Amino acid sequence: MGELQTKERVLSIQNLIIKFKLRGQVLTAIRDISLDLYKGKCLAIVGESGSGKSVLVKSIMGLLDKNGYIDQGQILYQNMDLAQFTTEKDWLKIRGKEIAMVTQDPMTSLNPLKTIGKQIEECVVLHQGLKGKSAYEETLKLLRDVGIHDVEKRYKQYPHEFSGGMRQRIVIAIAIACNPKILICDEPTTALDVTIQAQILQLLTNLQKKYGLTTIFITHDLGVVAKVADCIAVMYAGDIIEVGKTEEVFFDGKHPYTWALISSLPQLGTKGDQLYSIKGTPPNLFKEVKGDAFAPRNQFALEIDFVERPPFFKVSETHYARTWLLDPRAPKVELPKALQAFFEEGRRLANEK
Ligand SMILES: Nc1ncnc2c1ncn2[C@@H]1O[C@H](COP(=O)(O)OP(=O)(O)OP(=O)(O)O)[C@@H](O)[C@H]1O
Repeated sequence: MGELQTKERVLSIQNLIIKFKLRGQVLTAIRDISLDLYKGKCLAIVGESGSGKSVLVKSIMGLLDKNGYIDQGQILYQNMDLAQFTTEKDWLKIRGKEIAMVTQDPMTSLNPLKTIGKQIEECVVLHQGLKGKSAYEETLKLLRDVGIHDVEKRYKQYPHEFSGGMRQRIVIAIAIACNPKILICDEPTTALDVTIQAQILQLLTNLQKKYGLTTIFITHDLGVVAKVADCIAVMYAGDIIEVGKTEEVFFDGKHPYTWALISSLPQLGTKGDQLYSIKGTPPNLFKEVKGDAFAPRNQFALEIDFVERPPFFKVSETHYARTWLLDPRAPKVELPKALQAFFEEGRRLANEK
């Protein structure tokens, strides 16, 4: 992908299909996804609940629920195909060490019976090979790096002595202590209040730069994405329907589902215009999805949308969207006014930069 292609590709997902067996039926949660991750960049995966964001990242870490399996495809990482891994022993070479994850609820990742200092230090010893005083010093440095003050005192405290935002900082410190190449953040700020959310996002951005981390940021909140991501992948019903640089998707989105997501941003709500709202529900993933999965909810749907899955149309070297509206034969559609104004304003600001 042009400019991005010159960057080093850290992980490459190819034609991935993931299924779950449930009560004698099969649900297809990921439907033939391909996606590349570039070194030092932050990729945000956005989409509504149930679109497959968590399943996708869990498959990269070997954390799929027991009834789930990779039906087809590859997850290429450092000359390995993670999709072929079958044993926990295989995954232990990757999980934490190469690819680490920060989730929504920090308490699930912390041991309530151990001081937070010890928990971070264990990772420093195991993954960085440090011992004694140098491991201790490195732990204090990590605590400072994630914005915790009074580190000698805090080292000796237990998780319950910290606020939700502080606990999330500690989980991030543990993740970084393992020196991972890729950090996956699965809705890391959803449970926090707005000011703390902003601080954690800022912290993640700073750490990404400082450690040259490659990050995947999962969220259903497109507003969060603009602040942290270099690239955005939009997911709908187990498929990626649009991918591009943040400003390309945000200010020049091409898929009607992307438009719907952007239209639901509070910034557009204040314009007092008739908003383009998404009616209906996503398709039943137990059944085969025909055509563009969004078609039944899409006011701009064409006949072909109900029949054939759209290919990825190229918008720019870095921007691709799966919508028949990009076919040269498709009719021109008029965007809702509020959305049009949002796009124009965004592009104007981007040009001024
Ligand atoms: N263990 C499981 N068994 C059966 N179906 C599952 C299982 N885990 C996930 N799914 C299904 O896979 C689909 C994708 O779920 P996933 O959790 O990845 O969505 P998501 O986009 O992360 O949503 P959210 O934002 O709510 O976390 C959903 O239809 C979900 O019901």
